[in-house]
Amino acid sequence: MLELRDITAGYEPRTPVVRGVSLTVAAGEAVGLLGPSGCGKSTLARVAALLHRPDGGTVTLDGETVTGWRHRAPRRQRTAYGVLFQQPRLSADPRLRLGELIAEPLRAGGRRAEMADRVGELAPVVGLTDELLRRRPHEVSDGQLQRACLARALVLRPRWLICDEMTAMLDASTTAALVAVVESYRRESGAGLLAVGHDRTLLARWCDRTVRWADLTGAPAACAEAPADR
Ligand SMILES: Nc1ncnc2c1ncn2[C@@H]1O[C@H](COP(=O)(O)OP(=O)(O)OP(=O)(O)O)[C@@H](O)[C@H]1O
Repeated sequence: MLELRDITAGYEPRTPVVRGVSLTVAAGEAVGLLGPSGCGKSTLARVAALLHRPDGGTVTLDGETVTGWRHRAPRRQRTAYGVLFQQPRLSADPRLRLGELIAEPLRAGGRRAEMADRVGELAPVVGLTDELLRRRPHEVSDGQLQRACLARALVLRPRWLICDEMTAMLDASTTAALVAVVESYRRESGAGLLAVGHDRTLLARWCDRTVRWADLTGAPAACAEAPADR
């Protein structure tokens, strides 16, 4: 279970962007988080992925209360997650070839011997050819780079996936392909998913349930009344 309880978080202590939000994702469950731009969904997702330390509240991961975020989180907690963001270029080291990018979490964990096999397994799953694996980020499209980022998110076989608008920059067919990869991984692994987005139809199709930001927060009117997200 991934449990966020009474989370307050933001970038300046006196003006938090997330205030007192609670959200639980059961093991193996897929939960969509729907809400208008700028309300704090990504911030909450980053707290859930242990990438942003909250100012208040608790995160419990598989029964263990989280006490450290980012590099201070124990390795077993960090590696429990696969995380995917909206803009692959912001999370991809431009110096790495796509094959190296996918293998990076294994390399960082000292598991070099597994790198070639695991990249060889995942590349066809996400639709990357050997030729694309040899290119660097500036030599591929956003969709191709996001395919590599998805493979990187899956490379350690995470128990939890946090997908923050992972398809927002993609066309319909790439979106369908990447969602299918995530669904198939979840079917075979039983991983839980928190998917953040604006697209109610996609989240409804993809997730077991969808929660609206306004329902989590009793959000201020500017957020709660955005028509596209209701
Ligand atoms: N690194 C940062 N430093 C300062 N403020 C930030 C930072 N990141 C986000 N914010 C602000 O925090 C608020 C919430 O941002 P967040 O990205 O969590 O919203 P969101 O709901 O995910 O939006 P979107 O749907 O547009 O991605 C916004 O007002 C944003 O400007």
